[in-house]
Amino acid sequence: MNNYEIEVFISKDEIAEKVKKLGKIITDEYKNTKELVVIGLLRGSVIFLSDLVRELDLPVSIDFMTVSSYGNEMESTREVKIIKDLDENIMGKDVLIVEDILDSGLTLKKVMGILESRSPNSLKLSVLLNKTGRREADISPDYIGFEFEDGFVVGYGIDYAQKHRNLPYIGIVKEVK
Ligand SMILES: O=P(O)(O)OC[C@H]1O[C@H](OP(=O)(O)OP(=O)(O)O)[C@H](O)[C@@H]1O
Ligand SMILES: Nc1nc2[nH]cnc2c(=O)[nH]1
Ligand SMILES: [Mg+2]
Repeated sequence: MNNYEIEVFISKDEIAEKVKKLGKIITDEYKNTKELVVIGLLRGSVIFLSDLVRELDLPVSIDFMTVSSYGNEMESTREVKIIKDLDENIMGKDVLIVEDILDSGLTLKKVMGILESRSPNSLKLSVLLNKTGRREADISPDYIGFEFEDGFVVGYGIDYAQKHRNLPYIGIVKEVK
């Protein structure tokens, strides 16, 4: 897309309010856990993860995996590449994946399959955005920030061709003809 503009879709304040709420719910659910391992998928999840973990009143450790499937396009390449694995072993641990957006589901299907095979004590999924309109893999997040059907979003960690990750709000990309 050569010319486009970005319309505000979810404001900075709405995001902050939702992240606080999710933080309370997750804190409550894991209150008896010795250590919660929060796993972020680089790069899209970094901003959501860094805000969410500060709303968790729990002993937390953080680890990252780098996966990429979109390249610079708006459609998934369908090839989910694991570029960097976790640094720590998750066997027997309570693990929460924190992800920016669930769209086709191909990324999370691959990642959850890999993590499940390492025998964590529990594995749950928190997504800020659940985009339902082009789902291909059956993934049911345990914690969801916002749900919508369609539209290419950017901001709050999410890029279009590596740009716009630093927008403080979530915007929708609109083509300008
Ligand atoms: O459900 P899916 O259709 O698989 O799409 C979701 C994934 O796509 C984006 O990552 P991307 O591959 O663009 O890499 P990034 O996290 O570095 O932006 C986003 O951050 C999710 O990880
Ligand atoms: N920027 C962006 N990346 C995505 N990756 C998967 N879905 C999306 C989306 O709606 N926007
Ligand atoms: Mg990603």
